[in-house]
Amino acid sequence: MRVLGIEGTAWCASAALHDAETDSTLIESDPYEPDSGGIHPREAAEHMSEAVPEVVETVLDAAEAEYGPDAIDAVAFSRGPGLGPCLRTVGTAARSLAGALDVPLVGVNHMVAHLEIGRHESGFSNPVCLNASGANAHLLGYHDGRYRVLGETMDAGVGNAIDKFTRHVGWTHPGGPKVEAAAAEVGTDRGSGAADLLELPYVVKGMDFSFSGISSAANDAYDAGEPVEEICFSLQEHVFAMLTEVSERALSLTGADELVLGGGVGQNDRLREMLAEMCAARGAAFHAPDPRYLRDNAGMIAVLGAKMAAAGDTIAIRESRIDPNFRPDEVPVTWRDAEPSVARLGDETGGGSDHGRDRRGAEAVVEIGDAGDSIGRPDDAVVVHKRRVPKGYRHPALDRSLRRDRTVAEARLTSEARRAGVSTPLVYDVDVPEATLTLQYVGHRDLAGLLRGGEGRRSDRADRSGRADRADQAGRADQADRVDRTDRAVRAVRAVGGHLARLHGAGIVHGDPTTRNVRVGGGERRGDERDDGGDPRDRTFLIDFGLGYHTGHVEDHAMDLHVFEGSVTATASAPERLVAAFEEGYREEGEKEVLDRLREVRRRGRYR
Ligand SMILES: C[C@@H](O)[C@H](NC(=O)OP(=O)(O)OC[C@H]1O[C@@H](n2cnc3c(N)ncnc32)[C@H](O)[C@@H]1O)C(=O)O
Ligand SMILES: [Fe+2]
Repeated sequence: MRVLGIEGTAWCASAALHDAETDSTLIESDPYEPDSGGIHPREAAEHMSEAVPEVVETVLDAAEAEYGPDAIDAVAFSRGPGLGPCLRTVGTAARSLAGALDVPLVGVNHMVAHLEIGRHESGFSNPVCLNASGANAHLLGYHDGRYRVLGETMDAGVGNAIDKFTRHVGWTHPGGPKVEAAAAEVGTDRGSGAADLLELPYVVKGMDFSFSGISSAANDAYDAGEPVEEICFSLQEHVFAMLTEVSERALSLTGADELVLGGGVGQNDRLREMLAEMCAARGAAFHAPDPRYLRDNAGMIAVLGAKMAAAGDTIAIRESRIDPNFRPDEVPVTWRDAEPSVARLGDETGGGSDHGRDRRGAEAVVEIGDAGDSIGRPDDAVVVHKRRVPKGYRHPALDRSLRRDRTVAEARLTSEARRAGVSTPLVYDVDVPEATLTLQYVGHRDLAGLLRGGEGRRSDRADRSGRADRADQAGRADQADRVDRTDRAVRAVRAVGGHLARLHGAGIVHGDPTTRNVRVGGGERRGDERDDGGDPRDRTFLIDFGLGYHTGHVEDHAMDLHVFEGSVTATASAPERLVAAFEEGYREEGEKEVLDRLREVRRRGRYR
């Protein structure tokens, strides 16, 4: 199978020939380079109409010289997302070429192509994918026939966020490489002599993130006379730490142990260094494709086009309309069949019941305390020590302030939420310099484990603390788990809905309400806890308020719901019933306005 691919979503007019038998790819590109500022859509479209036919002709000539007149088996093109006028030029070129050669046409989603090229090159079976491109930024994972969006930018794409600053400074597109060069002058020695860091907004919500604040803050810093190199350095440190953090959270949520990078910003050495370091620290494999496959190029379109064509996934000319807002999760993944979800099954990921002494989450290590730890506390309390460990990938000043702020927020909000009637652990101790909390042990496993249906196992915590009756209880709870896990999951998500409604009623958002941060089952009710009259095995706790904050904004409340639903739909089988139960639980105690806003958040295309 030999496929001619055409790309031209925004700035890069490109054609490529991919030979699937030999896995070789020839790419011919002609970038649009504005004289000043960013991409001008009209100029970009003009560039495409001149350059696309030229690059196509070059590749076609080369193909026919090597393979003869039947060189091409299919023509693949970028259908979207991208700038409408540019896409139309590409679409027209692809249709007429497919017609002239009398071969099938393949419509490729540009974003899926950005991630599939990494999977293709690395040979990873089921990675989490970080797309760091100009107009987009998202985390994707394969689940149930689609690439699900695990997390994404709430406003600008990562490249655009950086380019917004470089435009302000008067540098031309693309700004990314210029920021990288300027930042390198400050140095990336993050050891004892780490370069100073300007404080900039750092916004992550679960696996979603926002760049609008940081672009403006960088512009303001420039206007205030801060040296441009220092701003570039600080901008990179913040933006890439955010991307690395959400990637780690996605690995943790799904239990995946492979990460691939895609998109033009992926050419940045500092981003690759951070991702590689994060993956190494958690024992995950990392792959960043060759730069010629990271920036926009037709090679990735031809490679995915060949996989799609081989699967019979071609389109009729009359159905080949371009789509400027084409989202990656709209694409039926025809070229990977009957594969397991990126969300791994079973206990080995730590998503099931607790069977080890230490559990490593995305940002903290949680150690279950010894019996001796209970001194000075109610004598039936089992405790956990939760320590936010330093992350070697991020700048030490940023690392310190994130760990400190989140520890303080978690201690405060966990208690405030509890007073608002939300089931949360008791906070026994806070050690801010060590970023460590001592908390009541709650629940029996996390909701992620319950949704995945991981085999329950006897908890060994009770054995260690010498309470055989607890171990028996835990064993029986596990058995009951197996009986009707789905019903339990439905009851649990409904309870989460109620918890979030009460939390929001108290003017607090959780900030990261993923299925990992819900603990279910086990634990007797204590005197000061809300008694909902139900079975203790159905008890549902919210934990990890480190990203929480006070807010009365409907939008912030709706984001909490969006994050929770995202974590359910990306990992559970048949998530519809769960989402419905969750919203029902919320509706009973919460504001209708928030649910209405949730629909809006879901509906609106969030890329600009
Ligand atoms: C829809 C499509 O047109 C769009 N493509 C796109 O934006 O081109 P891409 O090649 O994936 O990414 C370009 C971005 O990548 C940035 N970039 C390139 N080299 C960089 C570097 N060394 N450091 C940081 N950013 C870099 C550029 O500044 C620019 O913002 C997309 O994928 O979102
Ligand atoms: Fe791109």
